[in-house]
Amino acid sequence: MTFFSKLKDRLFKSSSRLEEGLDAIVQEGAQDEPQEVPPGPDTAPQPEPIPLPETPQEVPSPEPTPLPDPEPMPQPVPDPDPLPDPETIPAPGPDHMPAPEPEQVPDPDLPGSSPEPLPIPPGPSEVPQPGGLLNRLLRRGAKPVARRTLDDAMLEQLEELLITADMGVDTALRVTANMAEGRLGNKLSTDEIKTLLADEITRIMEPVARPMPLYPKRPQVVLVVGVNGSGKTTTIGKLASQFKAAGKSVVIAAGDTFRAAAVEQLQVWGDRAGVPVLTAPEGSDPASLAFDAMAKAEADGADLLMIDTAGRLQNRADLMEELAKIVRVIRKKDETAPHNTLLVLDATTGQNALNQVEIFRKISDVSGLVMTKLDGTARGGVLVALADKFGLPIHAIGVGEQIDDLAPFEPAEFAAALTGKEP
Ligand SMILES: Nc1nc2c(ncn2[C@@H]2O[C@H](COP(=O)(O)OP(=O)(O)OP(=O)(O)O)[C@@H](O)[C@H]2O)c(=O)[nH]1
Repeated sequence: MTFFSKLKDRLFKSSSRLEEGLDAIVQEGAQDEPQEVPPGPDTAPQPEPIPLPETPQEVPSPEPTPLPDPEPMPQPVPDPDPLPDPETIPAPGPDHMPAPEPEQVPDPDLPGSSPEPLPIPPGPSEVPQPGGLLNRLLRRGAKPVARRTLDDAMLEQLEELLITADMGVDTALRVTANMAEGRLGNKLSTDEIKTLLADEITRIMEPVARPMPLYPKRPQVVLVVGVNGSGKTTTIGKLASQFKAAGKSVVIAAGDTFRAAAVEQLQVWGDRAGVPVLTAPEGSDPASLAFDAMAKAEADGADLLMIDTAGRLQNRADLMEELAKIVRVIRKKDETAPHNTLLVLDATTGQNALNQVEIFRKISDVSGLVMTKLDGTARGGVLVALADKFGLPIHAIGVGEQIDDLAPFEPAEFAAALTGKEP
């Protein structure tokens, strides 16, 4: 199975929901298309896929909607080298994100692999021209593609669909406005809308798809924050395992000292990753554990120290004080620490993830996000809202409960999986 199909299978139920929604919207207002689709300015020369119609009049389109400003381009393709670059590359290894396999391209020789199987596929030298007789004959046998004229009513339905996919009102409005830019009045098929939507999502997500930066500093201190149950422990285990596989030495500090179960669970993950976990008796001061862990990481010459923290938002003032104290004590040893503050968010909480970012940004200096539980959630759209609203880097995504279920964030693949667009 290619990575893309795995991602699509495991990552989102959103994809099927969005796909179904898009289909329903197009079908609802679809005009009866003749069997033979004459090529024209509004239709594409080939049956499938149809290139997106250009703006009919050369209206100088204003730069769409303001988006997170164009930072240096992220690396959309993960480095095949498992060793992270000393400056920026994160842990996820090569087998998490192999390049899409060529077999994805439908093979006209294989019956059923093309949406519209042609009995006699044309050879390279006899590819029919759009208006040619052969083309028209072939088109006559092809299934008609439903198309709907893009108008205000359709845009409104698209907005609603995106809102139900957890993109949030502001982002949904922005995305649909950009999709409609210069295309009002055009007839669009579901596949064309998927492509437009996926392109727009990719455009929003690209600036935030950035691996966790690695610094030459030793130990690099990574503070991991997030509400209880968001997946902090699991993510620390997965990251530790990937960093270790990349040749880094890692120490983990079990800073949620108020819950014995949380400490035990982190120990299990440390064992799995083959990384030492420093613990302290239940109820003891997390800051003093962080200080000891810092001393051990320094003494061991560790590359990374990952500090788990409590996630009780019920008493925000206490949590804020606890995090501030951890930061104060580790700064006694290194005034530049923590070097990363990762906020772990559970994608299944949908729009609530936006509130959590707001809260944690107030109580800690969040430098990047990890989105967990994207497998089996229909709420992947919240990532688009997060990127659009906060522009915080998304370092990785959790797609399962196993140690290797953490993948780099790839905007184009994410957008394709979310919209159901074929790669
Ligand atoms: N399906 C799925 N489950 C995940 C993922 N990440 C974490 N989980 C599960 O989510 C649950 C909570 O994860 P933890 O890592 O314990 O979360 P935590 O934030 O450390 O929670 P506390 O220990 O309560 O603070 C566990 O059952 C994990 O197996 C993911 O990417 N996908």
